[in-house]
Amino acid sequence: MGSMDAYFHQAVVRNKIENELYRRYNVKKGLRNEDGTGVRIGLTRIADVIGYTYENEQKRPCEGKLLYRGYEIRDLVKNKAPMGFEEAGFLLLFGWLPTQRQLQEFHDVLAQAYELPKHFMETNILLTPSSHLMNRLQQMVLALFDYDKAPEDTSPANILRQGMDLMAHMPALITSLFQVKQHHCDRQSLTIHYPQEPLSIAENILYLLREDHTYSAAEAQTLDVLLMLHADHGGGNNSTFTNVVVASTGSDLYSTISASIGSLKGPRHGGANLRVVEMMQCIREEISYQADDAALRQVLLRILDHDFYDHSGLLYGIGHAIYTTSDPRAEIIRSYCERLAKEKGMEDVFSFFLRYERCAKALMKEIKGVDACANVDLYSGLAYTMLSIPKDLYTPLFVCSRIVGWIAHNIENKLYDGRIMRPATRYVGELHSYVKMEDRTYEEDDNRI
Ligand SMILES: CC(=O)SCCNC(=O)CCNC(=O)[C@H](O)C(C)(C)COP(=O)(O)OP(=O)(O)OC[C@H]1O[C@@H](n2cnc3c(N)ncnc32)[C@H](O)[C@@H]1OP(=O)(O)O
Ligand SMILES: O=C([O-])CC(=O)C(=O)O
Repeated sequence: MGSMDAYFHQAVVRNKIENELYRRYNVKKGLRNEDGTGVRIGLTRIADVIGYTYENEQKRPCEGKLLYRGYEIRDLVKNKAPMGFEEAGFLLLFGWLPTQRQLQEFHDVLAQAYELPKHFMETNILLTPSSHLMNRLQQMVLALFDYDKAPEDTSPANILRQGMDLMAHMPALITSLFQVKQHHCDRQSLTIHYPQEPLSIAENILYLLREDHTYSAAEAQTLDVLLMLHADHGGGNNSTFTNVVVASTGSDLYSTISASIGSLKGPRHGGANLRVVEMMQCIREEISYQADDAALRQVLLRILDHDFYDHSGLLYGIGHAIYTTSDPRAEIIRSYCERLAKEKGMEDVFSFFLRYERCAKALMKEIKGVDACANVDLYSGLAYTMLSIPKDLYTPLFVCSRIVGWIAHNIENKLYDGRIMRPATRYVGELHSYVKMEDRTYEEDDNRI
């Protein structure tokens, strides 16, 4: 690679695109307007995410709100049915709060598809473990294409059928991928259970994960709430947008869902839940939970300076593209974590997370000049830890839930927009007349080859 590295270095220097050009041609970097708000790419009736208001054409921070089909997430969580995730799933997919009978029917259809197709486990899961479950999960979703009787049918009704099947398969898929990874990579014994039809998605995840099947009602209800909170976040979040972009070409649902999983894996998106706990572990090893705020601030400054943890310069679990003052999901999970911390004797860990949140927010204001809040990923990993859920499953659990939003937006877009997504870029390079191979010479000091 030696010479390629040198060429790459030269290519970076030669092909630089100056920031000024983005302004000159009014190009919306990251599909963002000048004030950081997103460029509108669609209309939706599924969910609304509110993080700021406008006063006199000025963006103003405000408390965050998340609405599923017009219902506030706080109200949905507070009044949830025992199968709250299924209730939220029905609401997002169909548009109204289900009656008891409709919820039962929804559960029954999902339960029929809990088990993976015959021989899928032996052929696809057992033989090729991977060190990263998100990558494997993408592959497994693509592999399920071959077990579908109408994989290429992209009619909205078929997408709903396929989507519900995938949603139902998720607990068995993610837990068995985890068990196999543990068996192959960590030399643990291999135990794989069958999903149970009467159980909810949340209960099945715990049932399948635990060797002795046991979990408490409180644990299942907490996981159910976590799944509810992650189920959708409007049409603009990266993984949902990805789904709609791929679907707009007429591609099949397995391709769109696997693309979304690839997007959600990213540490600036769903993968942040894993980075948060790894980063907190590194901070703890560096300064201990007992360190004062001054020491914590120093480490966070080093993170911002690309000088600690993964050198990305990011304080994981902090900041959001829309929310400013608060992310309602983080607030709800934080309150669950506070309760769980008392029960599990983990108050020191929880209060360290609280201090991280406070110091990180203050630094974001001081150094970056932005109102950043704790996002959903700050406390979700901690909540999973308290439920004894292994780290490998944090982001796959996000998939288990967000798949509902991906399907809902996929269908809505198909029904009412239906146009291939095709934005434009402006060419800002030079124009050249063709140079024959024998005429390609570079000055010695040009340093390009
Ligand atoms: C489910 C989810 O996806 S929730 C988000 C999970 N992701 C994380 O927790 C990762 C950390 N956070 C981030 O990377 C960002 O806050 C994002 C990706 C969530 C949002 O990014 P943006 O919309 O670009 O944020 P915003 O416009 O407020 O950023 C302003 C500046 O602050 C920086 N910034 C934002 N958040 C952070 C952060 N947590 N740590 C360090 N810098 C940050 C941005 O890089 C930007 O800097 P720049 O002007 O020098 O480029
Ligand atoms: O909305 C976003 O950009 C990211 C997010 O919080 C989510 O997808 O849940």
